[in-house]
Amino acid sequence: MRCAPVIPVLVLDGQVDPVALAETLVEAGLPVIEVTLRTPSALDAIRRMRTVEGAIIGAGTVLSAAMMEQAIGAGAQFAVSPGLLDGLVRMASERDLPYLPGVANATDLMIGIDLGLDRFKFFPAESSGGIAALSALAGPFLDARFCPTGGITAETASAWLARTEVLCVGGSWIIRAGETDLAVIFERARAAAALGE
Ligand SMILES: O=C(O)C(=O)C[C@H](O)[C@H](O)COP(=O)(O)O
Repeated sequence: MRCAPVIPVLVLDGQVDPVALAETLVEAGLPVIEVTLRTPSALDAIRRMRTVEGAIIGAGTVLSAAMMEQAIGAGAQFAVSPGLLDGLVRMASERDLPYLPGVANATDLMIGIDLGLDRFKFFPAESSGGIAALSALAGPFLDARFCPTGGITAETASAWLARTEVLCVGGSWIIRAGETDLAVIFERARAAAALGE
């Protein structure tokens, strides 16, 4: 969560070579990459992206133990889920897999903290009340730190990153659906990386 200010969230549908894409993102200063397990090519993309020097490749949309097992098998270095299941938290811990489960309210956070966590995804960030909701939520939980994702854009990311409880943000705005132009992706990624400077 401290390696880069923005984690690009990818939904890969075979439109772009995953190795070239990961190289582009690393070069632009966004080495931490989340490949959502929402498309048939996602696991293969994780496997291939792992060959890119400097990249830290994770699996997103991990909804079950079977998906976490597949992500580990493909070489994922971290996992992200939209919500929090205690079985997945325990499995990630047993397998030494850095894991960011999603929380959206105080009950989710209390369950996660009870399981020993202090790092969370805040999801869906904008529609759960945005920055006002997260800062209210962070009040009672002094040690909790967050990666908000869901609805964050190039325009709104810096306001989230200015919050002390926010270590990084995630989002799909860096690579839009069906986009193939790596030069455009590079410029967007470089602008996102600069938010951490
Ligand atoms: O499913 C997961 O594990 C996720 O990580 C969800 C993604 O973070 C969001 O879907 C990204 O939201 P947008 O940036 O609004 O497209």
